[in-house]
Parts: sequence; structure tokens; C-alpha cells
Amino acid sequence: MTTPRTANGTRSANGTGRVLIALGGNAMTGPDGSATPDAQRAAVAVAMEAVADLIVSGVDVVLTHGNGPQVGNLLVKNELTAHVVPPVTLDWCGAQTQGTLGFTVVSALEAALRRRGQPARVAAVVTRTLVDPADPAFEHPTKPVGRHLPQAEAERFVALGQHWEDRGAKGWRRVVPSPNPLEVVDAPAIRTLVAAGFTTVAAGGGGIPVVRDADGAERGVEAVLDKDLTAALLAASVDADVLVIATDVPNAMLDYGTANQRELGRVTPEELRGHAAAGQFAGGSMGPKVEAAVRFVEAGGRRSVITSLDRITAAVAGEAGTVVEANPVAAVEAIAAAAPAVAADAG
Ligand SMILES: Nc1ncnc2c1ncn2[C@@H]1O[C@H](COP(=O)(O)OP(=O)(O)O)[C@@H](O)[C@H]1O
Ligand SMILES: NC(=O)OP(=O)(O)O
Repeated sequence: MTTPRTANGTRSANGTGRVLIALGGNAMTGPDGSATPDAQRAAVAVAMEAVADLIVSGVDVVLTHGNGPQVGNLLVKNELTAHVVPPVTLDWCGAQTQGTLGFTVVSALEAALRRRGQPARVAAVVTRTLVDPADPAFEHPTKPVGRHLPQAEAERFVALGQHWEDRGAKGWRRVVPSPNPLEVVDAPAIRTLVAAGFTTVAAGGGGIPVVRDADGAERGVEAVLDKDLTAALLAASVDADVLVIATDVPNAMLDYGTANQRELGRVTPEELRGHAAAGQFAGGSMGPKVEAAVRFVEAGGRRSVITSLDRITAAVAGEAGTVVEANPVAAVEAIAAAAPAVAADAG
């Protein structure tokens, strides 16, 4: 996990290593959440300037991104035009967002790299993510998608059988099933591109959710995965050293939204799990980011950071944001505790 690499998969001189950056909705839409093509292109262009700076500094970057606003909007388009053209399922909508956002991210990053005199080797992979067909999340929609609406308008859609949730100051938002991601099915192709030196965009929107049939064939299922939870899996799949979850707040916070609100800096996975168990992080927003950050470090990742896009360079070095790292003393003790068993196995 700790071997520093360059963009072509070999060791880097400055020891920066490989970083998986998960870009949140704010990096993909306008400041007011607007998802017009112009607003999306402009927001992605800003995000790719920061990513290009990181690549130029020697960091080996892999990218993933959210799709909540976009996939929700596609769903509405499908429903409104169902009497005119055949509607498609939610997994198809997710695949379509990987296409448009992948195209937008690749184009913007290539342009930003060229402006810096760097070779532009960037690719996007249509990515499937395995889920369990028996995941209880299929019966309990939690993933917010699409636009915010005032309560009265949202309730009209609830009456039609849709699930909507009060998301606070911005209004109500539609929610859809979001099962736990189990495996990035296309990880071998992604690893091949990364090893060949491509800055790879993968598992957009958490990946297209698929289940595996008895014959081994995968088929799409109607859900939208959490891109941060899939990012933790993807980061491990590409042997990333650091997972950066880039959003619109500089830190995860305790007592968020109260007079007592305070930023969380450096924490261990155990401490962060404790805060999560105490209900400090909202579901469908900061909750899954915290869970993803913890999962990556628990799986052997060196560091996870939750921060805002403008701080990603400092975040990679562990100098900004909420930085999740294993307690070094506990890690050494765990290795020491396992050592006799390892020695006995070897004997
Ligand atoms: N404890 C918390 N600390 C910080 N932000 C929180 C917390 N709980 C909820 N949030 C909300 O989480 C939001 C980030 O999540 P989200 O909107 O899903 O981001 P993105 O679209 O960037 O993935 C913040 O804008 C903030 O409103
Ligand atoms: N799929 C997903 O998690 O998208 P957002 O980050 O836009 O919510």
C-alpha cells in the first residue's frame, strides 16, 4: 500500500504515491446545484484545474465522481417522456451518466494538462459494481437523487408512489435504493489502464449496480450506489495509498449545524466510528463519506481525507481536512499480536 509510484506505475521520486480522488456533486454542478450542461462543464473545469496541479506535482491520480443530480434528472426525463419514447431503467440512467460525466471530466482534464505542457493520457471506464440482490437497501430507499423541491411539490410525487425525504434547508429530495457495493467488477481493466499511465476515471456514480446470476452473468439492477463507498473499494482495487473525498466542506464536523459545531482534524478509524455511532454524521451526505474513509483505512489504506476541493493538494499530504489514519501504536501492537501465529504457520 505504501509504495510510491509515478503515473506509469513505477516509483515516484518525491514519494507522493497513488491517490484516489472522489469528486462530490458540488464538483459536477453549479453553485446552486444547477445541472445544466454549461454549469456542469464549468464546475468540472474548475475541479480539473486542481486535479491537473496535483498530477503535475507528481501524484499518480485515479478519479471517481458522483452522479446524484444527473441520474435523478434522467429518471424524471424518462418518466415524463414514457408515452413518447421507451423509458429505460435506473441502471441504464446510471450508465448514461457515466458516459456524459466521463466525457466531460476526460475533456476538461486533458485540456488542463495540455495547458501545463503535460502529456494528456486520460481515460474513462464504464464500470459495473457488484451488489447483493438480497441487500435490504432495495426495500428502504436512502440515496438522494435529482433536484430539491419544496415540501408541497414533493408530496405530490409521494402520492404517486415515489419516495422523497426532507433534506433540510434546501428542501425535499427523491430517494432511491442504494445497496452496499461489494466488488468493482471492472477493476482488472481499470488497473491495466492505471498501470499503463492513464489517469483513469472509473466507477462514476458508484458504478452501475449489477448482480451476478448463477451462471456468472452480471445484470443491472435498479439502484444508485454511493460513490464514496464504492471509492473505498476502488481505492483498494488500484492499490491507492490515499483516498481523498472532495466535497463542499473543509472537514467533517461534530455537532454540525449547531452553535457548538467544530471541525474534526486527525482521527483514527475507531474514533471516527465512535462519532458515527453517536449520530454525528447525516445519512446520504457526510455519513457515507465517513464510512468510506474508515473502510479504506481498515482495509490497509495509508490515509483517507475528507475535505473541500480547493484543499486537495494539502489533503494528499495529510495537512488539511479530516485525516483518518490508523493509530500507529495500535497497528504495531496488532502486528506483534499476530506475529506468533504467523511464525507458527510458517513453522
Ligand atoms: N457532521 C457533518 N459535518 C460536515 N458536513 C456535514 C455533516 N453532516 C452533514 N453534512 C453535510 O454533508 C454535505 C456534504 O455531503 P454531500 O452534499 O453528499 O456532498 P457531495 O455532493 O460533495 O458528495 C455538506 O455540505 C454538509 O451540509
Ligand atoms: N452516486 C453518488 O453518490 O452521487 P452523489 O455523490 O452526487 O450523491
